[in-house]
Amino acid sequence: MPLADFLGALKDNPYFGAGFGLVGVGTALALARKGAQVGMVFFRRHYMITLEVPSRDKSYHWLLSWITKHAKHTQHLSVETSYLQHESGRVNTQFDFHPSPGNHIIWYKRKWIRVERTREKQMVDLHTGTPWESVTFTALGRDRDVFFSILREARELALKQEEGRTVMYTAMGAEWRPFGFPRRRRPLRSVVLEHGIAERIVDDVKEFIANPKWYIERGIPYRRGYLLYGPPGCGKSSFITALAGELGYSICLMSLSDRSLSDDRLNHLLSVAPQQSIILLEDVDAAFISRELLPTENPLAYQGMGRLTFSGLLNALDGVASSEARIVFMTTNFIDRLDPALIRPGRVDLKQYVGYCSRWQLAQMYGRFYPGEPAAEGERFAERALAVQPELSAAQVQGHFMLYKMDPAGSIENVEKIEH
Ligand SMILES: Nc1ncnc2c1ncn2[C@@H]1O[C@H](COP(=O)(O)OP(=O)(O)OP(=O)(O)O)[C@@H](O)[C@H]1O
Repeated sequence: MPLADFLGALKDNPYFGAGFGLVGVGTALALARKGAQVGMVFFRRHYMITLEVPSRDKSYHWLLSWITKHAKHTQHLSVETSYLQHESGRVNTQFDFHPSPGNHIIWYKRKWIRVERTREKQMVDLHTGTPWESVTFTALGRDRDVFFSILREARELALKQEEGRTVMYTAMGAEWRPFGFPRRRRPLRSVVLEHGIAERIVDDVKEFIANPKWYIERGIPYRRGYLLYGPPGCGKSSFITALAGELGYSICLMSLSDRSLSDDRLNHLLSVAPQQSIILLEDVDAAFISRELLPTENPLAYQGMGRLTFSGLLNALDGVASSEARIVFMTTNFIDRLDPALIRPGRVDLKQYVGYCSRWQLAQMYGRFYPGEPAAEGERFAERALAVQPELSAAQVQGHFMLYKMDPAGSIENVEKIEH
């Protein structure tokens, strides 16, 4: 019997007919489900808009804070603990709540937005050891503006939270990560350099930032290099930190003697440094010494301590260019140990010696530390201090004042006790 006839006969059979009826309902249900799925896909594709933000994206943490602010009624939170350091050195612990993994619904600009935070169990960020995460925003409609608006708000919120602080970044693998306690901005006037030096550098940097057109019109890469050199403890790093605060910039701190630093990595890091940041290469002399000082003519000997080569460093510095103002600061205690190629104009445009305290500086420091004291006392301190030790670093002087916090006269009487 042909198969069709056989099925027909079964259908007419009173025992099997009902079964066929059920099969019919089952098929109809399956079809309806399939139809609904297709309909859903169609609906999602045409009437819903989604935005996925992975945790490696810069905006990820901003968005978490934004979600916390807007998902006020969510009861599923996770905590992130951070520390905040005051100028006095006191550390405050701060707890930030973030939406926990799962779904959250937010009412925003007359739209319901579903936010899904997902955490990968299998995949871990090798640099931080934290699991990969992402947040996905889903909204009805096709209007992308809602996402732009969320991103903009999240960024503004983050900037507001950073206001008054200087963010320090350090290189982790192929990217920059904020590290340490967020620092309260150090006021420029708290770093006392020799008369006119701070103004010279601040004016130069500000002028540079304000004139991108000048560089573009001349086809000159929009970057500027600075070298501060001089004995330890005279304020090179403190000044750069205060300058970053003055400009509202962050600092990307990098050690060239890091053994894991290769030419490619340095090149990459310099090109992906966060916007509005100063790249600070401290103690550049520690990584490379001048070819002229090497005992051998073998060029292979002129390698850095790690996998970074000198030519790799020069290339990376030359390659630093972007539409953003790119500011590189280098510091050293030994300028004569640096290869002239490293500090030629174009790589270093402004060199500044930051040396031991002058008489003027000492009097200024005294006045800042003991604001109620007459100016003549500052002069007296400066004169006596220089008579005892002509080469005093600001760090030594500051340390001395700290011992006589409440005793300005004592700091003058005991000037010979300033620590070497
Ligand atoms: N000119 C200055 N005015 C006020 N404080 C200063 C000054 N110079 C140094 N200090 C204080 O001394 C300490 C060390 O200073 P800093 O690290 O800036 O010196 P540096 O020149 O960068 O030293 P190094 O060459 O060892 O890196 C800081 O705590 C800083 O507050």
